[in-house]
Amino acid sequence: MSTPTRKHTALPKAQTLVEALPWLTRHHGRTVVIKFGGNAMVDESLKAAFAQDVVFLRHAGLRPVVVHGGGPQISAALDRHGIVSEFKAGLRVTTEDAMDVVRMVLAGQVQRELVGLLNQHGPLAVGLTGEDAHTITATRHRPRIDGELIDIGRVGEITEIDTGAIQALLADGRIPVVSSIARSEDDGHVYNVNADTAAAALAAALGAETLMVLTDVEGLYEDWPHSDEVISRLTATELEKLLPDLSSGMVPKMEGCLHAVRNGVRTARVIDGRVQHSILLEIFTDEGIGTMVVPDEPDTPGES
Ligand SMILES: Nc1ncnc2c1ncn2[C@@H]1O[C@H](COP(=O)(O)OP(=O)(O)O)[C@@H](O)[C@H]1O
Ligand SMILES: CC(=O)N[C@@H](CCC(=O)OP(=O)(O)O)C(=O)O
Repeated sequence: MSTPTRKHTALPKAQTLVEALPWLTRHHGRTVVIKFGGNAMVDESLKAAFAQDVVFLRHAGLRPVVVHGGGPQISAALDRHGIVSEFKAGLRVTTEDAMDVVRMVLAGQVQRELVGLLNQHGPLAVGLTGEDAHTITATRHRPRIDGELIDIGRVGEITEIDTGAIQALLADGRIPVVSSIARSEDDGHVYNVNADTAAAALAAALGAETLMVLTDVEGLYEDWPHSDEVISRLTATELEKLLPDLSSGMVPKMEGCLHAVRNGVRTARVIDGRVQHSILLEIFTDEGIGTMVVPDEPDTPGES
């Protein structure tokens, strides 16, 4: 006699979980560095959904590390202090006074808020800046514009990463939340570092599986601002060729992705942080959403 089978209403949910199994198996125990951009952080419900996704990854057996930005929040605070925001080569010109505000906003406001949202789900998140335990060390960055080296103040170029504190937190099951401020190797003070650059350097130094950069566009547009055709996948060499034509905020993002995949990170992705649960969507969509950068294919035997 055959056993009657009951129709369980929760079956689609079980199927959804099972669909995620290959991704979760592949990523189990792996480190994922997630950069949350300031422009994607302006909506309360998006921030709460971001925290849920990160905690989900942690409970699913991954080791997420969050690096956050805060460009718009810094600009608003500088404005309140009567300091005009100016960007050169995509980086904020940071005077000594502005540096105090940058540090206050990133470490005292944005980071605290993210730590609070993550910790609504348990004692998981611990905030730190690159200053802590020498996590990020930098020297004064002088970008070149039209062939000339220019001074943009207290903006740092990363010279060294010490992953000790982050590794200890990960080993303890915590979620590190890192603000992009570096200790200075030139003097006793600190430097302002672009958060995409910091996330990429940390991903490489941690030997992360994936770098996910959440921003306020769908990905890398092929012909921005004239079309909204997103490049879904490109290799390191293909990206390198595109870099000179990129503008504004995309420059540090894509340079960061290139650095990551050239230094051991398996994939670097730019995804739309304005979409609710964009991190989980990455898991449940085979091809992923946004733009994925992969290392160059190793030479096939017989090919030059
Ligand atoms: N090729 C491109 N594709 C997509 N966005 C681009 C491109 N070139 C420049 N951008 C600009 O880069 C911005 C994202 O960088 P940014 O403002 O620094 O974001 P975040 O705060 O997330 O770091 C987009 O909103 C867009 O205006
Ligand atoms: C040197 C430099 O430009 N630092 C950035 C740091 C914050 C950041 O990168 O925030 P987003 O990721 O939101 O752009 C700044 O001062 O705006």
